[in-house]
Amino acid sequence: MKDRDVTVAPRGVLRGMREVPGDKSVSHRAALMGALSREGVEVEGFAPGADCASTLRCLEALGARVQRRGDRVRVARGEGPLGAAAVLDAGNSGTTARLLCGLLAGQPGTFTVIQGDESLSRRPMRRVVDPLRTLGARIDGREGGGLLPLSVRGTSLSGGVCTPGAPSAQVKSALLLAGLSARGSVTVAEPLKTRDHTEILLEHLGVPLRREGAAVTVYPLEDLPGGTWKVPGDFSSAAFWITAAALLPEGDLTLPEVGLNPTRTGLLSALGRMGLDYGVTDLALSGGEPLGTLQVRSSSLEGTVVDAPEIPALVDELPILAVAAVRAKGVTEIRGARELRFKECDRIAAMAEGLRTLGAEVEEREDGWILRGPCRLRGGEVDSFGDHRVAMALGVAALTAEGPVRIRGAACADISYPGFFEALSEDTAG
Ligand SMILES: O=C(O)C1=C[C@@H](OP(=O)(O)O)[C@@H](O)[C@H](O)C1
Ligand SMILES: C=C(OP(=O)(O)O)C(=O)O
Repeated sequence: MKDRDVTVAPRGVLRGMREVPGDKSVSHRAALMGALSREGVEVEGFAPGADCASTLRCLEALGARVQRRGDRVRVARGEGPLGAAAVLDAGNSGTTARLLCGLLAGQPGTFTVIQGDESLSRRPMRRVVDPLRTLGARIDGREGGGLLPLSVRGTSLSGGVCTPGAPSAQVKSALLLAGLSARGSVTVAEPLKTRDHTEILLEHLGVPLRREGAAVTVYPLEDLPGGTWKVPGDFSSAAFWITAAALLPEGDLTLPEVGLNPTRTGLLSALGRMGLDYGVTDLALSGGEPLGTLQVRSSSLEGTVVDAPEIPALVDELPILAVAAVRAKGVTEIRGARELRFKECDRIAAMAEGLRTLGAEVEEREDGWILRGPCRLRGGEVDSFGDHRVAMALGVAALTAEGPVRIRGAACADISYPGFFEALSEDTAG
């Protein structure tokens, strides 16, 4: 990806309609499930970003049949087993690396090496490797399997009960994918419920599953049934528009067909407490996933407290919530979010630095921030640290600033939302 800097000018008006790209988490899972299905999975609205392209490339390298026409993607295992040996490049995508680890651990006859870019090579893998090893997985790697590259020698896995110490949908999903090809059932009991797209899609495909609170059990299966559906718009991408419309004096934005899975919409709850003026219409289901039209209007926001139990449902929205917080009246405290230090960059440090450069009052804590507002933001130059969510959150902050803001390394928005910065300065009036 060629890097580029982007300058965002302030604006006061944000009206009309904005469609967001298909959900990244759902798209990864649809593709991975397709690779376990002879019949295949076909979706419309496949996420256009580089992360899901990494998943498709890895699956192709494994011998899965991948067909892509615009935003319509079909993945199938075909008649034979997955390829015997391959080097897989997960790029910048934690979801790709971790879910593939689980999927491949239980495929006897395969031997793969999973690698990634510089950022992904720093991110922790032990959280997925250790529980997979308890099922008999043969995974090795740098620092004893703690970091990429990892080697995965597919083998016959046993069933078991896994109790990850921290909530993570990636860990849970890796274990569930491994469980589909294990010799016995696999149960994952999480300390807090995380995004449940894997469970929903498996259920949608007719795969037997047991769910009890934050615990889920899958059973061995020869072949995954196929299916077709439309991927809802990505709530995590909509989050930038929701916040922008709320913060701008003349914000009134309609966002159609946005995924509204309650394990993802924690930002709406947090902003709702802060005074967000919004409504939801046209509720529907697609592929078992709830979606609807969001309407967001300019809002007077006040500070709030976000604590550990709320984090899983808004983990990727914390950078943009920090932007809302410095523009809100009063103090916002975000706690229990240390996990942000292990994303594409250290998001706690990156947002503290970016917002402070623009004049905000931000206190960095080990597990979050204390943010005081309302701060007037000034123009300036900030860094994305190569992290798509940081780049886009600072882009929204820039809309509300008193002068233009230059964002260094803004091309990383392409990881989840190609065209975001172009859209940010477009006139959506309609
Ligand atoms: O399962 C997923 O699709 C994801 C889970 C979350 O990560 P963790 O599992 O590390 O919490 C999230 O931050 C990531 O963007 C996508
Ligand atoms: C953390 C993210 O993704 P991943 O873990 O898949 O790299 C994200 O999209 O914010």
